[in-house]
Amino acid sequence: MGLSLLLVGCGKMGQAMLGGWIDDGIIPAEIVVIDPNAENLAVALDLKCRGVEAAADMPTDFMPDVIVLAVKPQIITDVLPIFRAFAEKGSLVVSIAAGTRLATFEAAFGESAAIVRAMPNTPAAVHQGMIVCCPNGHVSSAQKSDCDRLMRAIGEVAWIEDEELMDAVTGLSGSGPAYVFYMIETMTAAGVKAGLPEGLAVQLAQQTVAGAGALARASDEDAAQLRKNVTSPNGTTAAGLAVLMDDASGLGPLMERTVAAATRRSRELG
Ligand SMILES: NC(=O)C1=CN([C@@H]2O[C@H](COP(=O)(O)OP(=O)(O)OC[C@H]3O[C@@H](n4cnc5c(N)ncnc54)[C@H](O)[C@@H]3O)[C@@H](O)[C@H]2O)C=CC1
Ligand SMILES: O=C(O)[C@@H]1CCC=N1
Repeated sequence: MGLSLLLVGCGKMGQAMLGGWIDDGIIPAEIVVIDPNAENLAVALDLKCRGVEAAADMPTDFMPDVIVLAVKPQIITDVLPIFRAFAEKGSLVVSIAAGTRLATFEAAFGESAAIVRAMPNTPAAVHQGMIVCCPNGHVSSAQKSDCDRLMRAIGEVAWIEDEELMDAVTGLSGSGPAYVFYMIETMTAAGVKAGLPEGLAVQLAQQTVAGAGALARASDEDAAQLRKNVTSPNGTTAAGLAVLMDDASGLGPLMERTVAAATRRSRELG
């Protein structure tokens, strides 16, 4: 695709994106990865990227089209000054840090820097990510298209203009895979408690979540109808759902509190 890319931070999310980009053969012309953690840097080197421990070790002639910032929000403001010269020369800066606002990057890189706040999730590693992008006013249409192609390589992409929504996006799809993994954990544990061998319970829980997700995506029917399709009158599902859909103690109020707590935390991180 002919893009040169600088990935700053190759931890859990950096690796998921890098794996997705490289697995699919959608390799930008050049990828340089910076990470001081030797173990995480080794992942980038294994994927045949150029990897360096610090920005000072970058190839001197390297000028990235896109810089993806994938370090923790708690340290992101410390690393920004190092990349200001790139932003001034026209690199697009894409930050995936939870909470950190466009204004923080504009303050560090200058008012005319082109910045996209993006919120991906870890299924990016298998090209099933959900990535929501929010640009500032200086992102050109060519840069938007570069960012879109990069993100489309690792999942589904939505663009929004209202930055206020990014906290709720983070609380839903950014953190969401963890909720689903926990659902798999709890379904497995419940299956074991109901008498299933653990290996079989894991297989049933994983494939049920994966299959239901795939059906929800492929079907013309909405999730509520798909749920009704499983539920025979007075059958087993109705008995289970009476617990799960309880107005007070069911999944509905629990999920509302879960997403609200994550959204609140995203705001705090900003
Ligand atoms: N883990 C996830 O599912 C998601 C994470 N994010 C965001 O991605 C960012 C990274 O999160 P994780 O990958 O989970 O954290 P992580 O802790 O796994 O990765 C952070 C990486 O940054 C590296 N690092 C630290 N200082 C650095 C520096 N000065 N220069 C370059 N690299 C440096 C660390 O060695 C580490 O490998 C965070 O801002 C988070 O909000 C966004 C969406 C989903
Ligand atoms: O937990 C976090 O703060 C990051 C952001 C979204 C997913 N992981």
